[in-house]
Amino acid sequence: MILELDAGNTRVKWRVIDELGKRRGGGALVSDATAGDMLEPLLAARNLTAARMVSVASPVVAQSIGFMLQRSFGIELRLVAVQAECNGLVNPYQNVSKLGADRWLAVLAARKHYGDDCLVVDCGSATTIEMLSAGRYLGGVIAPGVSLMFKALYSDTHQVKVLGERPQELDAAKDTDSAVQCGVWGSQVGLISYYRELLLQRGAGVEPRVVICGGDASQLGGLLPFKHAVHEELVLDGLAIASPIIQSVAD
Ligand SMILES: Nc1ncnc2c1ncn2[C@@H]1O[C@H](COP(=O)(O)OP(=O)(O)O)[C@@H](O)[C@H]1O
Ligand SMILES: CC(C)(COP(=O)(O)O)[C@@H](O)C(=O)NCCC(=O)O
Ligand SMILES: [K+]
Repeated sequence: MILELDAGNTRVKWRVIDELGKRRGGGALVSDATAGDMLEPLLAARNLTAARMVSVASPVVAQSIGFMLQRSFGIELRLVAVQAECNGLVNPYQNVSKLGADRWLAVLAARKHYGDDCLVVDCGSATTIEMLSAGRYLGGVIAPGVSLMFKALYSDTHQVKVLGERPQELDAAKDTDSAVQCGVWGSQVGLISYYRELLLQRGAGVEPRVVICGGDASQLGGLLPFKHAVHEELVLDGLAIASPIIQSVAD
């Protein structure tokens, strides 16, 4: 059994797959130094033989999981890092190591599952949007995610103390709660729509597949006015593709 982990800034998503790649369970944990302790009882009796992880969170998260796996299962946690190139996909960053490894894996997995023209959206702590056109990774954008947008207004305004809820539809609002909800969710929809249009132009009219992952993917998907696929474990799927594993937390 292989343990796969995707540590974002809010949560660690994990799953166990068998040697044939079939999913045998998984879940999510809070992304902090307690992650290893939280995970340990969930892995008992799973007969783990390997573990690989992508992390954009604080190194303490990978350390806590790495130490636990070494101590309790005798397994070395291997961290998958971003690459300059993989399977013909070229990292577009000037400094390739600065691209978030989760973004890289999401694009690799999207290309495998959905083809060469994709808009890849990850709605997590941050909302990231990647543009893939004719198999070329053009780059992407980073914006605050839904929860961060709510938190920013909550903490830095006096009269706007609103959290949570997604509106049924995006319309002109007549109370503060709805105004914030439509503004926050609408800005995400607007951003994604803008980059979908841009990708359509860049691809000379080829309709891109829109693929969404991340904790807010299904909620956000419900507001998008175009066809899309919600693919919850897109980043985890990328681990097996990028799998040349180049760094260990023990290093
Ligand atoms: N059970 C949950 N715990 C925390 N956040 C959740 C949960 N379910 C949905 N969310 C939403 O998902 C977001 C985190 O998504 P996720 O993809 O896990 O982010 P990250 O990869 O940055 O850790 C949160 O900001 C929140 O809006
Ligand atoms: C953009 C991110 C913060 C997204 O993280 P997440 O929302 O998954 O927690 C992460 O991919 C990151 O730290 N990237 C490094 C900067 C970059 O990609 O340019
Ligand atoms: K993200």
